[in-house]
Amino acid sequence: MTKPLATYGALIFDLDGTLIDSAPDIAAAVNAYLRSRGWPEQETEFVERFIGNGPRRLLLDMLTELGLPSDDATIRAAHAAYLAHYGEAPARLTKFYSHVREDLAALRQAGFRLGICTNKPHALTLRVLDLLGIAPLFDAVLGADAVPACKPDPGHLLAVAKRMQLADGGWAYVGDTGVDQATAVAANAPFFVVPWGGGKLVSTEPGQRLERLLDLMAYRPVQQAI
Ligand SMILES: O=C(O)COP(=O)(O)O
Ligand SMILES: [Mg+2]
Repeated sequence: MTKPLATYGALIFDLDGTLIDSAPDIAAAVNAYLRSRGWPEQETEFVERFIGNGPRRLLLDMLTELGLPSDDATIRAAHAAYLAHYGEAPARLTKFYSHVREDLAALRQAGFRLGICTNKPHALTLRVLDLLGIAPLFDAVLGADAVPACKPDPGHLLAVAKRMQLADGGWAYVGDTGVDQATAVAANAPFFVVPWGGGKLVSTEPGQRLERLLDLMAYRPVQQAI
């Protein structure tokens, strides 16, 4: 007997900028640190440009662009302060992008198995998913520090696929930045980009550009015999 095709489908998602607009909470934590140093606070839209490579790189890239100190000791202290501030309230201002919550539930309901591959720190990722009430939808979640090398290293994405026991060709990655795209290409996985977050800036084939997550319902991975 052959199961419905969607039963074979699995989708791995990036988190920040793809499922959730976490930029306001990330900017609040960044600004708490900037304030503590007496440095000027930044608009959320400015901070958002640096999201996608994890908080350490965000701080390094942002302080460098602002012409503020960005030596190793400063970044170490900034990172520790950022994690403490963010950990106090990691989902206070965070919102789902349009239709994300219901579309994830619909995909799951249709038989897709779901995972997350994010450069957000692992423990914070689990807390945010829990606070937003979507943790039970995912079979596997790996944050940046849960693997030896994070995105754009394809090993990060492949580790999620391995956790989910996915066969080659039976899954795709969905993200919002060039980092996500490069990771999928290096992992030899199909890639889809969302229209929000950093997604507007990523160039892809038209067929890889989603209007909403429900479009993934049409994604039919290679059928496997059982
Ligand atoms: O940069 C981050 O902190 C996380 O970003 P990601 O969820 O888009 O991988
Ligand atoms: Mg992202």
